[in-house]
Amino acid sequence: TRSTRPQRLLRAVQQKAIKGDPQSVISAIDYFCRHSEWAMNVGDEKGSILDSVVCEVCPTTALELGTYCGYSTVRIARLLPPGTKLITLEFNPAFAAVARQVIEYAGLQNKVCLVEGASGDLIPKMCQMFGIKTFDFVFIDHWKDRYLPDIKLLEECQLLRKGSILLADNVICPGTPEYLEYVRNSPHYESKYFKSHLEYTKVEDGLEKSVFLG
Ligand SMILES: O=C(NC/C=C/[C@H]1OC[C@H](O)[C@@H]1O)c1cc([N+](=O)[O-])cc(O)c1O
Ligand SMILES: [Mg+2]
Repeated sequence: TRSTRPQRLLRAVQQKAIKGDPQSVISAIDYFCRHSEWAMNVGDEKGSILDSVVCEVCPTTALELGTYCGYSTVRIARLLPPGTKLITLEFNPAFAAVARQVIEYAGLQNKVCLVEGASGDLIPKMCQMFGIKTFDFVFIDHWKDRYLPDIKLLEECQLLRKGSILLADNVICPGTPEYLEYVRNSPHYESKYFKSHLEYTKVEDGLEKSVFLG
């Protein structure tokens, strides 16, 4: 049977990137998506904004919702100091299988914990599974209709603290209107929009950075 797009993306990494070199894995995926097949990675333009926020926050605990092929997982994990862990949640087993290989190819498997399952089921288990009290940083890039319910769940599970940073992809395209309305109007968040473009295109999109105020 025909290979899947994530499998072809992984093959491009294995053929073009240097094992153990995260930047070459990132570049190989961006090249594949620009010149062979578009894929829903956060991409290089929004990825640079992601990098700058991660460097500013210097998180000791970080969570990613929606791993897909592991592109943003590699972007985040490559910036984390030793001893810190990025937990990434992925619902789709086929995506998770590819992501594990991409993360390993980048040599970042010791900084990443990929958990397969639905974010709505896994978020309440973060404390018991990892002993995590609160997350310093959360990158949100999974199903767009799950953004709002899942941050409300993070609040309910007391997994956010004063100063926790949420960074959400695709707030314009495909769009997350209910999420945007909530973080921009809630007294519990201070929100800021970073205008950019949908990965590998000229279509407008952007990232919303929201600080939890407690
Ligand atoms: O659906 C998107 N992301 C959510 C991914 C959903 C699927 O991957 C993770 C989840 O388990 C599900 O199987 C998306 C879609 C577009 N797009 O242009 O359609 C662009 C993006 O950056 C996106 O993150
Ligand atoms: Mg996205």
